[in-house]
Amino acid sequence: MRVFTVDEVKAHSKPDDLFIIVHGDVYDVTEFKNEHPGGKKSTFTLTTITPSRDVTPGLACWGAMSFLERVAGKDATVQFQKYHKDSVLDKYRGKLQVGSLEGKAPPAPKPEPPKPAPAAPAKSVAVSAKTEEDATALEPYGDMIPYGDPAWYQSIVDQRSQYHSPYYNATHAALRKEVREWITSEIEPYVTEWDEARHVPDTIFQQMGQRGYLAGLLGVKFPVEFTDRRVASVPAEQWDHFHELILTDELSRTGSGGFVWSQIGGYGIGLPPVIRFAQEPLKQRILPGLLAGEKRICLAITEPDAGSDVANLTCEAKLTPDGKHYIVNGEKKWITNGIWADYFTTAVRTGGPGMGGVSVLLIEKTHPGVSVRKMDCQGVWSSGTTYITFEDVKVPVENLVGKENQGFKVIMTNFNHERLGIVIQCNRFSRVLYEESMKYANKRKTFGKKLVEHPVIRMKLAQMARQVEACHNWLENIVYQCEKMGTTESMLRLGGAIAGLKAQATTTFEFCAREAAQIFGGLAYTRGGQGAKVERLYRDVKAYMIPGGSLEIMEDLSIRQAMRVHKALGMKL
Ligand code: HEM
Repeated sequence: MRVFTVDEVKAHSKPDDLFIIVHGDVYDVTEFKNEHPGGKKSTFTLTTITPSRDVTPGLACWGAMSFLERVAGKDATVQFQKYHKDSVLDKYRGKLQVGSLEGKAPPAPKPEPPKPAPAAPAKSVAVSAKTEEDATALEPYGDMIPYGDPAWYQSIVDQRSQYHSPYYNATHAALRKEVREWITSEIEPYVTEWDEARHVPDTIFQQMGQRGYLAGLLGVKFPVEFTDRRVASVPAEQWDHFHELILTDELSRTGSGGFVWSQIGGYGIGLPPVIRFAQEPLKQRILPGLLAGEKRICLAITEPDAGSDVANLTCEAKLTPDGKHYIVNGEKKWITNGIWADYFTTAVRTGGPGMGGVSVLLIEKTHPGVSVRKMDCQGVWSSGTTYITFEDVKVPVENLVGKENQGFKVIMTNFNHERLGIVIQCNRFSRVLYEESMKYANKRKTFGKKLVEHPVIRMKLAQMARQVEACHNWLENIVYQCEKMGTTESMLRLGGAIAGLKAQATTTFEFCAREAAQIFGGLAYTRGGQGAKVERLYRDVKAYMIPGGSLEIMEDLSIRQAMRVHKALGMKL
C-alpha cells in the first residue's frame, strides 16, 4: 500500500478524483460517493437532515454538496466518527483504502490462528483454593467497558488484581479470543446485509462445522466418536458446558437473533435428542455429516394449534401393519431452519391423547410427502422460519428416537438445553444493547452535553447493566450445576430454575431493547447504520419470549416444578 503525505492527499479533492483520510488511512471515495448512504450529490438537499428536538445552531447543513465532497482531500476522522461506528471500515477497507499517511504506526499484526491450548491446566471447572485460582489468573479481554462483557473478562491492567472467577481456565480464555476474532472479521460486517437478504451464506455453517463449533454445542461431552473436527483452542477432552456458554455468547455478540438461529437455532435443539436417544445405526449414518456442517437438522414440535402446550400436538404417525414404517400426516409451524433442513426431529402422536401418546421420529427431506415453505415473521429474519406439511410420509421404524409413546421424555430432556441456549443469547443481546448504548451515549451530544452526562440516560444504563449482571451470575451458577449433575438429575432438579432464568433473561432483553431504542432515538427507528443492532434486536425480542416456553409458562413452571422437586427433598411449609 502506498504512503501519502498530507499534501498528496489534498491534490485529490475534486468530485472525479476524491480522497479522504480516516484514522490515518487514505481512502479513494470517488466512485463510492455515489452509493454512500450519507447523501448522494444528486439527492442531497436540506430536507435530508431531520432536526431532532435539539435544534441548536450547530445543526449540520452543508448545502448541495455531499458529505464526502465536503471533506475531499482532508482528514475526515472527526466527521466519520460522528456518523458511523468504526466497524463500518472493516467492510469497506479492502475496497476503498489506497494507502496510509506517512508516519502512521504500522497496523497491528494479524492475529495468529489459534493454537491448541496447552495441556495444563487440565482441571475443567471449580477452583476453590486461592493458590490454584491465582495460578489460572487470566489476561483481561475486550473493550473494558464496565459491564460490556461478562465480569471474568476484566482485570486491573497492572495484573496485580485479577477479577476472580471459580469457573474459567486458560482454555475458556483461548476460546473466547478464537471465536471473537472470527466473528469480528468474518461475520459482524455482513450481518445486517444477511438479515436483510433473509439468508446467511451456507459457507458460514460449513465453517462452524470445520472449526469444531457445531460438535461443541450439544450439551454433551465433545462427541469425538462421531467426528474428527476439533476446536483449535480447546482439547476435546477438556470441553465442558462453560465452553459451550462462551461459544454461544460470543456468537451472539453479532446482535442478530437471525444470525445465531441460522447457525444453531435448528441444530442446537434438533440434534441433542438424536445424539441422546436415537439408535446406533441411525447415529452412525447421520451424525458425521451434521457435525461437519454438511447437513442440516431442525426440531419440529410446534403446530398451528400446539405451542407451549406440547402434550396436545396432533401430527399423527401410524404404524403400518407390517410394523416397518410409520405413516406421518400433519403440520408443523414456526420451525427454525426447516427450509434448509435435511432432517426433522419431529414430535408425533403415535398413541392416545396427552403426553403418553407422543413419540419422536427423525423424518428426512428425501422422504416423499415432506413440503416446506418460508414464513414471514417480525424478527430473526435470517433464521429461516418455516411451515412444514407432512402428507403420507413413510418413515422407517429405525428412525424412532427414544421409545414409542415415550417421546415426551425425549422432549423434556431437551428443554433445559434449549432454554439455556435462549438465556445465553438473550443475555448477550441485552449486553450488546447496553454496550452499544454506552458507546453512543459517550459520543452523541444533546443540549451541549454528551448523552451520558444527562442523569436520565445514566439511569437507563444502570438499570440495563444491573439486570444483565444479575442474569449472568444466575446463568453461570446453573451452568456449573449442569456440569456437575448428570442429564437426568439436571433435568429434574434444574427445570424450574432454568424456566425462571429464561423468564428473567427474556424480560431483561425486552427492557434493554426498549431503553437502548430510547437512547438511540431516530437511529434505532431506521434500519441499518449506527442503530442497526438496536433496531434489529428490538424486532427479535418476541422470538425469544414466546417460543421455547412462553414467558407466562416459564414463570409458572419456575414455581410448580421447583415445588415438586422440593417436596421430594422434604420441603417444610
Ligand atoms: C471511507 C469512508 C466512509 C465510508 C466507508 C462510509 C460508509 C457509510 C455507510 C456504510 C453508511 C450507512 C450507515 C452505516 O452503516 O453506518 C454511511 C452513512 C453516513 N455517512 Fe458515511 N462513510 C464514509 C465517510 C463519511 C464521511 C467522511 C462523512 C461525513 C463527512 C460521512 C457521513 C455519513 C452520513 C451523514 C451518513 C448517514 C448517517 C445516518 O443516516 O444517520 N461518511 N456511511
